[in-house]
Amino acid sequence: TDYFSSISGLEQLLHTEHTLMSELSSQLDATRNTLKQLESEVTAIKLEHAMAAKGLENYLTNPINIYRLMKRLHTDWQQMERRVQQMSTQIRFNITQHYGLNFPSQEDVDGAALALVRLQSTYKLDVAQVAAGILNGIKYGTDMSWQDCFVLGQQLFEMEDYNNTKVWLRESMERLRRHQQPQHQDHSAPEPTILNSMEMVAKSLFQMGDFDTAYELSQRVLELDPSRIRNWHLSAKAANVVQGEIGEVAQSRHADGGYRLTQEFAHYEKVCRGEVSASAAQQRPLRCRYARGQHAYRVLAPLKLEEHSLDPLVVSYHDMLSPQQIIELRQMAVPHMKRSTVNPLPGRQSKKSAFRVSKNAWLEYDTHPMMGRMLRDLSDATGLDMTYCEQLQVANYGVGGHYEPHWDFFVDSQHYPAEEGNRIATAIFYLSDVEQGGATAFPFLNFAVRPQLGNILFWYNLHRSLDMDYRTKHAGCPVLKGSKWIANIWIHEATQTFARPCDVIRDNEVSLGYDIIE
Ligand SMILES: O=C(O)CCC(=O)C(=O)O
Ligand SMILES: [Fe+2]
Repeated sequence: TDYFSSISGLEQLLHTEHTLMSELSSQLDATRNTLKQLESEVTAIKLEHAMAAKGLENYLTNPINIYRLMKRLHTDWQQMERRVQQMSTQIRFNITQHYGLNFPSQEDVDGAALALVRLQSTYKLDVAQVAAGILNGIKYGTDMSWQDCFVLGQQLFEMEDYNNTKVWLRESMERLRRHQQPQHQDHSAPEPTILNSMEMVAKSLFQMGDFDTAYELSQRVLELDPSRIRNWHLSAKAANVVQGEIGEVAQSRHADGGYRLTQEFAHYEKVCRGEVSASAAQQRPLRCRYARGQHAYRVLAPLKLEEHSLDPLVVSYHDMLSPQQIIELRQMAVPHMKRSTVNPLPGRQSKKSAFRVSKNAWLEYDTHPMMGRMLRDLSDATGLDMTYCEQLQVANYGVGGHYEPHWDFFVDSQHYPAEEGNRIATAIFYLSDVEQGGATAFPFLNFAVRPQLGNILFWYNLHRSLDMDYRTKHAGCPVLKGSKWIANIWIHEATQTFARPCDVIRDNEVSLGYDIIE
């Protein structure tokens, strides 16, 4: 059920682990008690034997001692045997059958690995730092163990992401090396299963021609268990490496990820990192100002308007929702949250995609009076008519969650009812702050807006001529630390004739050319 795509499901997983832990602990406690009893009985018998050793004859001529020896061997040891047997049946620990708990699927684990790798590449994070629980210089959590790093590397290998495989395996080996140094207490030999995996991965790397990493890995295996040298005569098959095959495999992973290799995508990532400054020439300097809106009471409570771009118009309205309202809204959405999908071609099923990792729920405006108020406030601020707007979409991005660059208008008119028209404008209500990452980025306009609880981000997707404005391509940057909540309202073009009349001339030429990916 896509636990990795948002935070709400993760709480269930924490609960799962909590249950497992207390179950195993109580089982261990019970066994520990039996063990302790058995141990004290053995100690008592040892004491008897020590006494006997001091003077055998003396000991064995005592009728009590003789009786007890007899009794021990005739009944006590048999009981002992039964108790030990019982102990092994006493421990009942079957994680999947008994407790009806939720577990992540392979897809979840893959999703979490992808998220980590996405963050690392978008925000140019140093692997060693990530493994140490440090994000952009801030230490948040526990270190990853060398095994954690290894399993992640192995998984990336299975997902055919070879560049990242290499960095994570190397980090794992580095951590293992440090782990083995004398000042470390824990020198217990690793499980044979992990040594087997290490050997397997090393062999695959060797076959693929990554000799350095393969060598490094096999050296570590041999340090941990020198007897494994027997596994290391090369099979004839391994020696016959066909280099051509590797290229194919490495490319196949980009079959549907071609966009991520473009200049445009690299630029988008820069915008997410805040490495570009807004460039687009504006007709006048941008301002933060008070605005009246459409309603008389705004004379007393003016809107706090922040301009991000004048053409196309992108603005923020500050402090439009109270924290209390936001909590309610989020709570209403939670029971309905499902993994987000991307718009399918007409007539096709919508599908999940690595392109958009979040969960969302659609809410009717009459669910709660507050939602009607949101619509009225939005209409009041923008002057637009809300007759044809879509239901409220509440979305939550977990760590690593994102929405790659896209347009909100539909390129294909089959996607919207003709009488409603296309999505003329988008309003995003930010329902949370985000500690790091998670900005709404406009790569062609060279800026990104940081989520700020209670603010609305608003822009026009269409020109006044109702042609598509390709400059409005935007994205939700990956969340690096925190959880991002938004509510979207998409407003359609019909009924806006008077609110946003056409210009005398067609105004769409400026945006042509932005629809081609470079
Ligand atoms: O998450 C964001 O900041 C952008 C969301 C978005 O573009 C969308 O839901 O269409
Ligand atoms: Fe969007």
